Amino acid sequence: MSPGNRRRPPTPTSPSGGPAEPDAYRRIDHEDRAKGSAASARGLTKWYGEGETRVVALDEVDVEIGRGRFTAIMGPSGSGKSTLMHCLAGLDSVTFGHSWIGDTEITGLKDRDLTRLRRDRIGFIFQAFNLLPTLTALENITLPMDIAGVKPDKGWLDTVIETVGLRDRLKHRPSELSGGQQQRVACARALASKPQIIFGDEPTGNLDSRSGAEVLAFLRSSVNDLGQTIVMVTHDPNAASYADRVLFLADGRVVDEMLSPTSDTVLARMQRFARSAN
Ligand SMILES: Nc1ncnc2c1ncn2[C@@H]1O[C@H](COP(=O)(O)OP(=O)(O)OP(=O)(O)O)[C@@H](O)[C@H]1O
Repeated sequence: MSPGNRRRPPTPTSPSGGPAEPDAYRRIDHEDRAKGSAASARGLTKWYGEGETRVVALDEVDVEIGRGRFTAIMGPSGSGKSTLMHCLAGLDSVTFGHSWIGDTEITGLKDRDLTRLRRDRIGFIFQAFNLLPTLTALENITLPMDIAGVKPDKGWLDTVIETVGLRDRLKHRPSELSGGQQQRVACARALASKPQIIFGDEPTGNLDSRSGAEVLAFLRSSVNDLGQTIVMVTHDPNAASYADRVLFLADGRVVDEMLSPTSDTVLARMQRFARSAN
């Protein structure tokens, strides 16, 4: 049976408990960001479909994402990488289990509170840059805050723009920028509101290797220099080598992890998994 298509009978586990107090996260001391987990999950389970066609995309995953760390999620196609990211980020509902952003349990939050939590505390970078073509680079960077009616912190914005290395391109529209520059604008947009955590789903998947390296170097420096927490789904051992830690998924479970990865060690581990799956 192919990965992710395993079926199993319903378990008696109950869905997540009651919703966390909606405004609880506002009271979390931001000094605390240096400690504990930026995101975590316990028994995270995601089924798609029902009965005979049920797909178990995540199978009781326990995970901790360290603050101020760059974590890569790897695994074969269909192993559940995107589903894990989406469930951790509150973009998708879970079937069973619990997940937290910082100290706030997001499983069980009402839609409105979840939307606000995503807006206030999470940044996203997707494979498609998702920039608005009629806006300049700077306008794209500040758009989410403009929509939320939040005034950007000028000092922070300046730091992000410096780190992203696009100061001389801020008045350009996306069509006047290279793919790598567009993705760096998308990275700056994700960072601008000081999110507690950034989730990237194959952020370099659409880029040539040089542009991909630019974006990865930027993500790395945002962790080193700005203390950002990043979780990135990738297929690419070289991209994973920019991370502090790699989580390996197979069949909807975390099956291994690696600290201080290099392209060669990640590739060797992936090859070993592929051999043992055959
Ligand atoms: N909306 C959906 N409906 C039904 N099944 C789904 C849905 N989304 C994902 N799946 C299934 O869940 C499993 C995990 O999918 P997921 O996209 O998380 O894997 P992945 O590791 O990110 O794969 P890839 O590397 O190919 O993007 C797969 O078997 C997939 O077919």
